[in-house]
Amino acid sequence: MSQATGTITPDSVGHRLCAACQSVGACKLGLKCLGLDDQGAVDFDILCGPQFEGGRGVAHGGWTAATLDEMLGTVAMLHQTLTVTKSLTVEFLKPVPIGQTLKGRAWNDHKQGHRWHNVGEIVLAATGVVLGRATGVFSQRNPDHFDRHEAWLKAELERVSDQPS
Ligand SMILES: CCCCC/C=C\C/C=C\C/C=C\C/C=C\CCCC(=O)SCCNC(=O)CCNC(=O)[C@H](O)C(C)(C)COP(=O)(O)OP(=O)(O)OC[C@H]1O[C@@H](n2cnc3c(N)ncnc32)[C@H](O)[C@@H]1OP(=O)(O)O
Repeated sequence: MSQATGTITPDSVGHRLCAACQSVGACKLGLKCLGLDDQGAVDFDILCGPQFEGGRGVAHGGWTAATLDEMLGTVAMLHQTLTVTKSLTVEFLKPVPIGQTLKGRAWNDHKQGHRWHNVGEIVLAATGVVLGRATGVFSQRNPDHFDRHEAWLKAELERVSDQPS
């Protein structure tokens, strides 16, 4: 699969920020990427803020899933490959406390053609207990991914608007 040439440079926060976070210059989920370790895994400092509180004192599951998605998605990026999530399986092992320092680690398990099979975990920093884990498949994306999406969406909406109501 073809890919845009050139080096993928992380933002000042250690990874590439998504579009919604670029204006604030920080990951709104509370992730800080520490980069690749000597085994090629990506390490993170994480803090789940009160805006993501679900049950009393603990994170909404959507925060945990989104955070693991971001962590696993960063693996290929730091290896100079842009991907999108094709599938993500999350295990919610223990409630994730709000406002406690967390650590994250994500890595590639294996590759299958243009698909990266990645794994990651969120742990309570104070004790190292694993709170959440995910496996996911990340497909290397073509340079025209978003153009293609816009063209597809336009055609899809036109197809419906052409139909008699
Ligand atoms: C929100 C997007 C954020 C993405 C990150 C990008 C930029 C941010 C910058 C920096 C951030 C850096 C690091 C952080 C990393 C990750 C953060 C989170 C990552 C995500 O959270 S990312 C959002 C969620 N994830 C999606 O949103 C994927 C939607 N899912 C698809 O896009 C396809 O499903 C795909 C590519 C997964 C298939 O993967 P595949 O391996 O099976 O590929 P294959 O080639 O076989 O295509 C099979 C069928 O998908 C069609 N297809 C492919 N590309 C298309 C396109 N652009 N437009 C329209 N159709 C498309 C083909 O035409 C074919 O359709 P058909 O079967 O009908 O022929």
